[in-house]
Amino acid sequence: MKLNQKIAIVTGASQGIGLACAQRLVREGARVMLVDQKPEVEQAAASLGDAARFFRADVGVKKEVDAMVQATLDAFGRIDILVNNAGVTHAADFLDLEEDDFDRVLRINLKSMFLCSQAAARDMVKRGEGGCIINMSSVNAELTIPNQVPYVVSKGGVNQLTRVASIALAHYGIRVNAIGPGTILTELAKQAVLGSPEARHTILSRTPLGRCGEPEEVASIAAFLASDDASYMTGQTLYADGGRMALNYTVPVRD
Ligand SMILES: NC(=O)C1=CN([C@@H]2O[C@H](COP(=O)(O)OP(=O)(O)OC[C@H]3O[C@@H](n4cnc5c(N)ncnc54)[C@H](OP(=O)(O)O)[C@@H]3O)[C@@H](O)[C@H]2O)C=CC1
Ligand SMILES: C[C@H](O)[C@@H]1OC(=O)[C@H](O)[C@@H]1O
Repeated sequence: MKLNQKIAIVTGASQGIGLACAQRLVREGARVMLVDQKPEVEQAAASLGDAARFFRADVGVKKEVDAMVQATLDAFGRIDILVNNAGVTHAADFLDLEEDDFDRVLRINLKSMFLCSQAAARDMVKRGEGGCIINMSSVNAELTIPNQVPYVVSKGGVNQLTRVASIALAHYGIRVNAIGPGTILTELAKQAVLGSPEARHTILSRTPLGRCGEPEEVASIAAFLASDDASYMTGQTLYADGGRMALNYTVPVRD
């Protein structure tokens, strides 16, 4: 139990990677505030028992982020760990992409992580006992999907936000790292890139381990980064993508 009595916030925690992170942090002894914009977050928290609470918020809105932090302090008295996980995508060709769709993805995927990090870090600094922030980036911070412009742009920004926040907060003992998953079997990926056998084949043909990842395989990295086992790590993005996709190289797909 590496996180005994630590208090964590996990955003986008109703499902997918966020729920897997909340489940793993609870297993490691943490108490967790599950945050999501939709009502299913209540059921997700209930499934984790007394170690979990829930709060509904759009994490791209400062007023709601501030309320989320206050609700966590009211419920648990402190914040030790923040997992910035909430994210969305929007598919459109570059020439057709609407400004509002670009703005929405950047607000949710990038600005939210700044807002949540700033609000949580202010409490951590006040308490003077350090803390840990984990941002959910993506392999697409470095690779690209042509019809997912705001998504790949937002994830590149997440890597830089991770670096700049790690420098700004190091003095206070607050570590800031990111995780860059590859294609993980969740609703987001099923809608965005696994919608057809051809799309799945394309992704697997450039994934040396030959399979998509499971949310739990990302959650285990979050548990590591949140623990003292990562006490000398900050400003880093750890990729869990089944192997780095090499140009002009494919692997036999094992169906
Ligand atoms: N799955 C994958 O292949 C990969 C995912 N990632 C990243 O991992 C993170 C989680 O992805 P994944 O679990 O797949 O996604 P899911 O869509 O399965 O889960 C994301 C959750 O976040 C919620 N959410 C969306 N917008 C907001 C908001 N403004 N405020 C609060 N909650 C919100 C979603 O609600 P709603 O359903 O209403 O949108 C949903 O419950 C994302 O940041 C994603 O970019 C990175 C690499 C790979
Ligand atoms: C939405 C993306 O397409 C999805 O999330 C990621 O970052 C993965 O690379 C998947 O492609």
